[in-house]
Amino acid sequence: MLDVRQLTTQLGDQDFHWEFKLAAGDLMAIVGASGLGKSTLLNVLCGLLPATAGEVRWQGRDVLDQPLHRRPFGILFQSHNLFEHLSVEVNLALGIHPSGRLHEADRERVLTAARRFDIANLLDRTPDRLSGGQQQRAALARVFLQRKPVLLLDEPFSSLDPALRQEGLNWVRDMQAEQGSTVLLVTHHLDEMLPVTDQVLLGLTSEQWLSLSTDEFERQRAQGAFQSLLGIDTDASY
Ligand SMILES: Nc1ncnc2c1ncn2[C@@H]1O[C@H](COP(=O)(O)OP(=O)(O)OP(=O)(O)O)[C@@H](O)[C@H]1O
Repeated sequence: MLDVRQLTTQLGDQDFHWEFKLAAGDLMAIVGASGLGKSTLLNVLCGLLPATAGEVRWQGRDVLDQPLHRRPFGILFQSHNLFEHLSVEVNLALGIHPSGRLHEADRERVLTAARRFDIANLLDRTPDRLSGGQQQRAALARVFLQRKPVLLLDEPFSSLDPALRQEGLNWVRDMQAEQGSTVLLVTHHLDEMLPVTDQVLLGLTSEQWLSLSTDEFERQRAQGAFQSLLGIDTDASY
């Protein structure tokens, strides 16, 4: 269980406040208007931004006092996940060891992950010679190798076309199935996500977030709720 209690931070003169629980192995979509703090939440969880108050418990243990590398989170951004001057192979190796230098057994793991994400023929290339979809697959493969139990995905497929977005989502689903990953995913394409989403975290303001099961969210939306909040976010025409 990921248990976020009265988690608070401040950026400039804007206050943020989040509170929700997410069962281990579940997928939560994070939605809401631009600027409410969806990315900020992920950044505070993984330690890229400091919390000013509150608790984040994973499997009962508070993680906010832990250094970044010990936290249970693997993070994936919309772009710039890979080191541009390093080969895909070394980028993946960094998921296993911070130096990127590997023993033979680790090398085998990198190759297995590369095959898994269908990029085994691209290991020698630098990221600038990969398509957008291939770059995100390589970045996912690195997160896969990190074996972190909770994945924080910040619009990881937004820059891709709908078919590749669906493919990216399928890779995430596979990771969930194979590693039991718990997933928090910021999206502007909620309707694409809902079939695989267990829970929705909907920003009303930066200090007020609604946490609903997907069934409850759909029930309330069918009755006309959330329209002004979601606006074009749920529009299927992109
Ligand atoms: N490091 C920072 N320092 C100061 N302000 C920041 C920082 N990061 C984000 N902000 C501000 O915090 C607010 C929330 O930003 P955030 O990126 O979390 O929003 P978001 O909900 O993810 O928006 P979007 O959907 O546009 O990506 C914005 O007003 C943004 O300008």
